[in-house]
Amino acid sequence: MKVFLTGGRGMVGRAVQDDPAAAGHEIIAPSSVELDLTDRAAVIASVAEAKPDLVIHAAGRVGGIQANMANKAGFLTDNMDMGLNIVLAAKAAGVPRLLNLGSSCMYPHDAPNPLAEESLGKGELEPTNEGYGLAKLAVARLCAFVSDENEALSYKTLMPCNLYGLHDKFDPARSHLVPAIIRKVHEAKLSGAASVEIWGDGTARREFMFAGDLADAIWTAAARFDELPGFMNVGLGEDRSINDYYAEAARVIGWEGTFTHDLTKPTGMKQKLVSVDRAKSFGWCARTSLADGLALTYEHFKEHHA
Ligand SMILES: NC(=O)c1ccc[n+]([C@@H]2O[C@H](COP(=O)([O-])OP(=O)(O)OC[C@H]3O[C@@H](n4cnc5c(N)ncnc54)[C@H](OP(=O)(O)O)[C@@H]3O)[C@@H](O)[C@H]2O)c1
Ligand SMILES: C[C@@H]1O[C@H](OP(=O)(O)OP(=O)(O)OC[C@H]2O[C@@H](n3cnc4c(=O)[nH]c(N)nc43)[C@H](O)[C@@H]2O)[C@@H](O)[C@H](O)[C@@H]1O
Repeated sequence: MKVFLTGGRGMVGRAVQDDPAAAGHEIIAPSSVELDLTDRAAVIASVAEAKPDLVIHAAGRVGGIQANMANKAGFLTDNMDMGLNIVLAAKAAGVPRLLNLGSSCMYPHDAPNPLAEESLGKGELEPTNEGYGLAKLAVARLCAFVSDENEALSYKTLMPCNLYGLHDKFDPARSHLVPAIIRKVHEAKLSGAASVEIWGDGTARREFMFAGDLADAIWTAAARFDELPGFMNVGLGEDRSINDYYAEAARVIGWEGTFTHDLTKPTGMKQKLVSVDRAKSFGWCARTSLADGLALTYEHFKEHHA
């Protein structure tokens, strides 16, 4: 199968290409330097030339709560532009299948947890990442509209929970929780610091899945595309408190200090656990434990970022 992959140099894009299932497929993965996805004409030309069997859209302007709060407009416009451009380019080229990546941030702020796909679009989004969430929701809806209006086109969306893994972003200005913890605890271990600061009181809950598991879900979806629901969450089915993530990372990294809590920091949604009922019915589940995922990510961090 010829696959056109966006975001190939990102955490998810790299995991997709490193997955054993990628072997045997022809993967065209232009970098953002080779193809700026916000340039509609360039995207249309590139997809028309490639004429792939499947587009996997794994590019995006992505960041943690602090990055999103700092530039809601940029997160909205960049993700909207990239998403609309790749979907419209695929449609123009008659690409039969497209797999779009949404996010658990698309769900309404007060939707009941676990977040079920039926809740999408039924309430206001979380203010801290509203720009990103609106763009994700709009592009996911566009995929559904294009599919409904064109029998030959099947464009579907996976909504992953929070992710971490190799090639994550360890820059504190952009980091999500897990890479931020790894950097802070690693630095405390090296410096001999007695404590590490947690944003908020640590009682918020999150579901962080290893990016390699999402890559497995993506290739499973690609192989059984016609059976795949139009919208499907991809997650672990369980969450943990922020405090627990810090404690587990300290154990994996081998640092025995204490934690302080900075209550002035933003904490976002109290909980963001996706329902995995549809994924289970589809026959997919995540396999990487937090301990194993953290160990793999920490080794990569030490090799490339420390
Ligand atoms: N990380 C999470 O927790 C999470 C959770 C749910 C869903 N997702 C979704 O999963 C996808 C991948 O996320 P990720 O964590 O892998 O993000 P990432 O590591 O930041 O990678 C994003 C990729 O998008 C590319 N990109 C950004 N702007 C571009 C542009 N204008 N033109 C072309 N390419 C551009 C980047 O290219 P460069 O490397 O060249 O900059 C990078 O390869 C995104 O759609 C994200 O919304 C992520
Ligand atoms: C999946 C992503 O979810 C994102 O929301 P969100 O889970 O709050 O993003 P994170 O930045 O991962 O924050 C998760 C939780 O960890 C807490 N936290 C504790 N210590 C830290 C720290 O040192 N750094 C960070 N970053 N968090 C920390 C943070 O307050 C929040 O409650 C959205 O903003 C994105 O758009 C994206 O969709």
